[in-house]
Amino acid sequence: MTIEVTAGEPRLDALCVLAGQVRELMDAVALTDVGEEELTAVTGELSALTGRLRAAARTTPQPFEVAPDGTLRHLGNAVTGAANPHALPLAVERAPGGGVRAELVFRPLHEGPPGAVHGGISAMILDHLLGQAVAAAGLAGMTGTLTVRYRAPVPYGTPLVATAEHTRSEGRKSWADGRIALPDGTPLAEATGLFVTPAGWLQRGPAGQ
Ligand SMILES: CCCCCCCCCC(=O)SCCNC(=O)CCNC(=O)[C@H](O)C(C)(C)COP(=O)(O)OP(=O)(O)OC[C@H]1O[C@@H](n2cnc3c(N)ncnc32)[C@H](O)[C@@H]1OP(=O)(O)O
Repeated sequence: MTIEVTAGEPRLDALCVLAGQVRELMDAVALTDVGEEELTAVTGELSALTGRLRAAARTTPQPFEVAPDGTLRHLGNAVTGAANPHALPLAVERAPGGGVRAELVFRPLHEGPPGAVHGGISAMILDHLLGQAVAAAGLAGMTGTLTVRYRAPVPYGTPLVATAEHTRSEGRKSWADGRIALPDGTPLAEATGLFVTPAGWLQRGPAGQ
């Protein structure tokens, strides 16, 4: 299962490109040292651009859906959504040995403690990856509990690998383990989580189909 990072439809592709540009903007805002006058000028231009986008607006993000080729697509997702400026976006794929994996590089705007990634950001990535590991096993669910052990500061600006695998299930409850690690496998943050499949999803699936 791969969450697509492009939409495959011209308007949605354009939206994903826009979201990517907004990510660049967010990085620039987090790191800029330009003077007050320039900050005020840029704020004015951005206010005008915000108004243009709101000329035709949805009330909810791009939906969770099953694409024509059967892959899950959630362009509005906060972790994987290519149309969501908040998302890295994380491109999750099936791991060769089972489970799921994603390569990622955090950015300075993800900072929590000085020089390292905020623990809540790491937990969000792990929550999602564990959830996808459970979904990849055919048992999609909502997070019931998530426990994270922070073993070492997670750096930004350097390639990392996140992996997760479904470990067991009992009825509608499924468990998964995962970690964010250096490319050599050294774990930085490890997580275990319990996911509960809502009863309604057993009949209709998570996208309501
Ligand atoms: C599809 C693709 C997915 C892609 C990855 C997405 C990853 C992102 C995951 C998320 O971030 S989800 C958002 C965060 N989680 C939530 O918002 C969940 C909010 N809670 C709920 O919606 C419900 O409480 C929940 C679906 C988790 C459970 O409601 P149910 O009404 O189905 O549970 P029920 O009360 O029937 O209990 C069923 C079993 O689960 C257990 N359980 C329920 N909630 C639990 C919980 N929170 N912790 C531990 N166990 C829990 C409960 O004890 C019971 O165990 P037993 O069968 O052994 O008796």
